[in-house]
Amino acid sequence: MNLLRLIKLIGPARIRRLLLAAAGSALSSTLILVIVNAAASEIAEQQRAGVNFVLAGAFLASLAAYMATEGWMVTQMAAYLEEVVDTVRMRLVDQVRRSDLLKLERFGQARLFESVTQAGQLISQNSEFMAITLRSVLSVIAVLVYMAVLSPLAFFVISAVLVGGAWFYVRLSRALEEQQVLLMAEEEALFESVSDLFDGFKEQRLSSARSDDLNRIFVTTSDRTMAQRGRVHMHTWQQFIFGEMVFNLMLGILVFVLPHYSSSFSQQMVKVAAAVIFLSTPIFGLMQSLAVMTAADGAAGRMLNLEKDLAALAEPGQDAPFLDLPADFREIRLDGVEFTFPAPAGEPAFAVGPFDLTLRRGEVVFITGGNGSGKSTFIKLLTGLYQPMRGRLMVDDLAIGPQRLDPYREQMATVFADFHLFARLYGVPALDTAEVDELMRWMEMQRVTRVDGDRFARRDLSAGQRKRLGLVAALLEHKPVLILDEWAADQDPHFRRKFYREVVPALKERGLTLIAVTHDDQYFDVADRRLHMEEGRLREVPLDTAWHGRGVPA
Ligand SMILES: Nc1ncnc2c1ncn2[C@@H]1O[C@H](COP(=O)(O)OP(=O)(O)OP(=O)(O)O)[C@@H](O)[C@H]1O
Repeated sequence: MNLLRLIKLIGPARIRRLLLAAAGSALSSTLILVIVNAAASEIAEQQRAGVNFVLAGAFLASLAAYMATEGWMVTQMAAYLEEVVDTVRMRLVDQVRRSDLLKLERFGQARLFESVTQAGQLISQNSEFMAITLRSVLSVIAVLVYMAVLSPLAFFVISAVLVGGAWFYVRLSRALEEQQVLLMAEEEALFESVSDLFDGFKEQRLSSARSDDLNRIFVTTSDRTMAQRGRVHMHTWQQFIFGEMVFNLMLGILVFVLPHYSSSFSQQMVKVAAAVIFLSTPIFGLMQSLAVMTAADGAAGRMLNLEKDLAALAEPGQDAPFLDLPADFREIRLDGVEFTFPAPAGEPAFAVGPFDLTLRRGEVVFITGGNGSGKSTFIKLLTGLYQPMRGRLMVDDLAIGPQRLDPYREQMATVFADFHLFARLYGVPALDTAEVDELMRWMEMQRVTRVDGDRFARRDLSAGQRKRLGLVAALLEHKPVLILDEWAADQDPHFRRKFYREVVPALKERGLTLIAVTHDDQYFDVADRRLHMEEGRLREVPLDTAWHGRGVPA
């Protein structure tokens, strides 16, 4: 069971304490039954006229012990599990942080997201049920021991009915699980059509045919989900009713069958019947918590298995100590760098390179090329985010192996084509407010938003404005190399001009090495060099070569 794997992480000492508390709770609740039975038989046999204060005192003491141990166990179990879930979640996030980009891209986000957010939540929310399960199992054992003392015959018969009932109950649970899996698939399809509606709201509003089609799919999916949910309800109730039936069956056996097989049983019948009724609390508790825990068990499995799968995404050589790079390096060189995307069998794979190229410090280099020619792939190789399959990256005379990869990446600030505007200015420890204000004014963003502490006050901005904030954040990093992927594509003509005629020259003036992917041929003269990409190959072209966005420059 996955939950047991998770609980093991709590540690042996804490597990021992939890088991002790659960045993205390189960024992004290069984003592309540024993005391009530003893007091009841005293009254039935008219041995005492008044209250038996010893039994009443023992009753109150057991009640207090039960409340104390149960309360402690449930809260501690919740706290320990919260800690364990938190630890696993932190380990997952840490593994993601240090993953290889290409492997992570292929792995996809959905599983990561679910495990880091929802799965952990599901386990935390159900922690009290795990405590209830533990206590219930021990309570059932304690009551059965008490029953064995009262009547060995009743003990064997009731135990046999319980074992048979549990076996059949587990089979019903499996059937229920299968139905729940089918329900999840239906709900996913329903979710997809709802998100289609929200994400494509504008498009469906503009076309009644599209809107009707979308609605038709939604109605069909919704009907199927409703029918499947009905089947899940039916199985849930079958299971519940079966549980009740087993209970009533046990009472029936006690009253109608056992007296015929043992003459002495009749004297103990009332006490045994009370014990069976008393069993209902832990057994129904178990039934209820097992139903909930199936989902929590699945969530624990997903979290723990993800850890193993993420280990395969790790970038090699991350554990070795880093080797520094000289702060005053003169050039970055690509020596025969080649890279091919993995492709399914029979499918053509996209390959880039070999790249043999030197980028000198302080240069402004523009990279041009058609859609899909490999510019972004080249940028990922240049930034060390993709690893060359052949050839190597060099900084001056130093090869960038695994131990220099992180220090190498540290040299670069980027605004990718699909860049993410972070909620905070992460990685900029001491913000110079004068510099921030100056950059915001330079990007003409001072009237749109401001930097509040270490975050932009607003992020609900247009694509061009977000890119400007991305550039502010990149410049605040003070890295020697700035890489921009189609940064100016979202800018209006005024700011595009300002970017090429004012910002780029000023950045060059500051000594920054600027590598920019661009299609803006009227500003090519701003660059020191221009490299053109075609079908994964780069070649240097003169700056005055015209290019109109298609094919080889003329
Ligand atoms: N993660 C990936 N897995 C497989 N193939 C990929 C992946 N990313 C890109 N490709 C393929 O690599 C090729 C080049 O993509 P790339 O994004 O480098 O082009 P680009 O020149 O930047 O294009 P654009 O100007 O449209 O942004 C494309 O044919 C694309 O299908």
